[in-house]
Amino acid sequence: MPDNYPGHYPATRMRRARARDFSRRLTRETQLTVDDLIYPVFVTEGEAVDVAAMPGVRRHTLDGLLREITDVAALGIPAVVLFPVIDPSKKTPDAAEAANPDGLVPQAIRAIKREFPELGVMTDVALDPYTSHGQDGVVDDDGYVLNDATIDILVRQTRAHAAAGADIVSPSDMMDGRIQAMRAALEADGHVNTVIMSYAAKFASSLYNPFREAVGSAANLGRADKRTYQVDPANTDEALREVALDLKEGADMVMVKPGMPYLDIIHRVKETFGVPTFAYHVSGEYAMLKAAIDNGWLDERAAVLECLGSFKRAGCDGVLTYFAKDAARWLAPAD
Ligand SMILES: NCc1[nH]cc(CCC(=O)O)c1CC(=O)O
Ligand SMILES: [Mg+2]
Repeated sequence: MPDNYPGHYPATRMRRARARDFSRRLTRETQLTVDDLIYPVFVTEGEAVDVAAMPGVRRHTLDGLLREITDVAALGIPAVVLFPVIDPSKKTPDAAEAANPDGLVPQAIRAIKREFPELGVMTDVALDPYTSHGQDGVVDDDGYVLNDATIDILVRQTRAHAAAGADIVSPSDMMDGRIQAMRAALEADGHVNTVIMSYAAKFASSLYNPFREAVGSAANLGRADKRTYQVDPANTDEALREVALDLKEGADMVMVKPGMPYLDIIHRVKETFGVPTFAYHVSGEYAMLKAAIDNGWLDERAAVLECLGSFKRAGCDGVLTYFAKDAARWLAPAD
């Protein structure tokens, strides 16, 4: 035992501080609050429909979205992130609709900002909801996603979102160099305070399937995968290089995705860079928890708060989660 060890049994009893609620509260090292939450919402051009693999999650019409946002704002959640469900007839190989300044996402941003100017509105910069092949970029004849040609469209999409009033643009595509191009475009357009939250360390995960159903890209993607651009789940140094590059290019905040299976990455990112760090508690993680909860195998409130709390312990500043509304309700001070 090292000399500086502050005593041992019976002088040290770890259970002493745990014995009463007041001292458990005093010694708690990290805490999840409503200020840590970002709520992902799906908005559709078609009918409102529930997402089968995500009980409690809907694709909202614009009207339904505003009702949903009313709840979100009342709960004090700081920000939402928008995901579009585009009419299949508008999907093309080049995802042209992604850059439409009057498309679904710009319309949704304007509608939200009109009624809730204080709420943070974040958008997903990526082409997969708009491509006929379901990839996050334009592809060559072999189906390979082309980096630089994709960036051109991402930049136009970024400009459309910022012009509509997005507070945070959040590229989830994993092309190399996109942050630099987006930052330059935002500066050129005078959007100097538009935040870039980069999906810097985004892994080629199997846990996105319910999301792909939700935005309607699953069928387009078919049996193809995203391993030529998303990071191999086996890698950790590579994830750190991705973060370093995005910060150098002008990202304000970085994200690790998925969440709980990647707490080690979150921890390394926060320790290494000390920048605002977020995690995406993704659709598959939500589906796993919900399935167990709905079977009565887990207690919802306890399990969800413990899982979300793990992000804070790992070093996150906040978390994108489909549980944000529930968590905000549970964390609200009793009145
Ligand atoms: N640009 C795509 C995108 N943006 C957010 C998610 C997943 C989010 C979730 O699973 O909840 C994905 C899916 C993917 O990369 O295939
Ligand atoms: Mg990168």
